This record gives sequence, structure tokens and C-alpha cells, in this order.
Amino acid sequence: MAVAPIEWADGRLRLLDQTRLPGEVRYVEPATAEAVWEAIRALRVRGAPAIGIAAAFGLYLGVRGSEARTREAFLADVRRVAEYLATARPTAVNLSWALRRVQRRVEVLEAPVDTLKAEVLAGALELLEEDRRTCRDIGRRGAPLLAGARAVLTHCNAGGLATAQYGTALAPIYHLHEQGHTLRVYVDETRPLLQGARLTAWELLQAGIPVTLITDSMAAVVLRQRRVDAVIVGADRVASNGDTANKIGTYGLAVLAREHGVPLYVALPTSTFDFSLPDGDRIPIEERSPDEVTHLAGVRTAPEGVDVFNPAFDVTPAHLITAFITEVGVIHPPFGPALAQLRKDLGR
Ligand SMILES: CSC[C@H]1O[C@H](OP(=O)(O)O)[C@H](O)[C@@H]1O
Repeated sequence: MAVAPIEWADGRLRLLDQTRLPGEVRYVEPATAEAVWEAIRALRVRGAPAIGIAAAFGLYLGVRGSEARTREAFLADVRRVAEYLATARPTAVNLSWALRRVQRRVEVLEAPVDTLKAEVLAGALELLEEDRRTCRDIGRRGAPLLAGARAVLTHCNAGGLATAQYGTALAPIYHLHEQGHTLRVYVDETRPLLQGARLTAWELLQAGIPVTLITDSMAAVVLRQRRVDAVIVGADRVASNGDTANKIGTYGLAVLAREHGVPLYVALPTSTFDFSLPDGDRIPIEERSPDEVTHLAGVRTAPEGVDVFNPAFDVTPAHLITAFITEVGVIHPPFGPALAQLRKDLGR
């Protein structure tokens, strides 16, 4: 994935404005925590890992001008800005996880304020670099599961645009492509914001990978006709029992995949596991503006005054998931014990 959605250069944050894709490759340069909050909320930068990384840089932008004279006063600034940035979107746990990781990095240091400021930036840069490695490891770990496949189906965008680079669900596909084994990828357009049509189709074609774009309602026929050998998606938050929050429509796809005997893989970094939740019932689901459903590209497609329900995510029960593909390995059922062991291994 050549295009990197997040860059830090010469003291400036550059975000690929994904609301402009596929028609326009344009970067925005948010210079404040507030501008980063807006970029996350408006999905200029989006995808669980990517919004965590962007927020970490937003945290630095929010505290680099702090006039705190003491360590305690500066840490209070860090806490305040981190809590603000965490409100941008509720579902992807990576947002709060990334902010907490940078916060903890400076809270353990006894150092002058200027040093602490530099450490906030170092924490953001470390997340960016680490995610690049994590995605490639997900690709390497997941590739054997797809090696025999002719084609796969994916939903939304869990590619390089949703991460530092390379992606999660698309990572095994990129890895196989680099090894000379190119799969066809069926891509759900993913209503209402069309991350599949606008982003996944765009980035896969950029990488030279064949794409068949379908509407979300066509997935059932694609599965019934055995046009794909697997479904692979990303995740925004996974509970301790394996219940998985992902883009709206994933749950329906999981039911269809089970009905037709097609495996459903969830590809994610271990930072997406939320071990504080026993199951998916308490995963916060973001509800977004009705305009996203009543309008398409700014054109009204539904009557004025119609009621709208617009959850941006749904929760797929763990029993519908074949395996989780992470940077540390593939996790098979029973997920409860396996994820409890992962939590121990991670020291979380
Ligand atoms: C690699 S995480 C990608 C994940 O995030 C997407 O949501 P959004 O586009 O609203 O940020 C979707 O759930 C993807 O699976």
C-alpha cells in the first residue's frame, strides 16, 4: 500500500483526507488537538489503528505549547487533552488505547517539561512505526489461511488506509500478492459511507489487485454461488469472549458466511482486544448523523423528515467467527480460554 494515510514531517502532521477519495488525493495538516478531533470525527482519518495513531499526534499538538512550569501541571495538561481526543469516536478501542499508552509513557518519567513534551511525540512516532510492523506481521500470519483461496470477500476498509500502512484484513492479501499469489477481492460497497467502494476498491487497484465491487445486498448471492472461499474483515473492538464490533453490516455477513459454510476471519492488532469487557453487549456503538443515510454525495435520496437509525458498527457474536488473525498468531476457538491466555501473554 504505497499511500500512507498518516505522515509526520518537519513538525507537521499530514493526514490523507479520506472523505475526498477516490476522486482526489489531498492531505490536510491539522495543527491543533481540536483539528485532529474533527478529522477523526469526520472520518478524514479513519480505521481503528489509524485513529489511535492520529490521536497520539493530536495529543502532542495539544500539549507542545503547554506553559506548564512543573511536571505535575504538564501531566494534567496531557490528561485533559487525551480525555478530549478520546471523545472523537466511541467504538474503536484503539483510540483510547493509543492515548493511554502515550500518557503512561510520560507519567512514569521524572523529567523536565521539555523532555516530557519530546516523549509525547516519541510515543506517537513509536505507535506509527510499530503499526507498520504489526500490519506486516498480520499479513504474514494470515497468508496461510488464504493461500488456497481463489477469491475472498471483505467489508468496509481494513486496509492500509485504516492503519499506518498495509492494513489488517487486506494485509494477508497484500502479503500473498507480494509472493506472486494474487487473489480476487470481492468488496462490499459498505453503505452508508461507502468505505468499500471509495477506499478498499481504490487501494487494491492501486496495488494491482483485481477487485469485484458489489453492493452490500449482493453478498448473499456471492456466497451462495461460492464465488469466494473466505470472508475477511477488520475489527474496532473485541471483547474477552471474542464478540467483535466492526463496521455495520459485518454481523449480517457473518450470518451469511455461516449459512453457506464459508470461513469468516477477523484480522486485527492485539491492541483491538478490550479485555475489560466480558462480552460484546457493552461495546459502545457509535450512532452517526441521519444525513449519512438520507443523502448520497450530498444529494438527498430520502424524503425530508424521515426517521433514521444509523449505527456505524454492529457486533458479531464470537460463535460466527472462524479465527482471529493477529500479529502474534492466529487464534482459534474456544476464544474465551485462548483470549485469556493472550491477555496473560500480553501482560494486560
Ligand atoms: C483496521 S480497523 C478498520 C475498521 O474501521 C472501520 O470503521 P470506520 O471506517 O468507521 O473507521 C471499519 O469498522 C473497519 O473494519
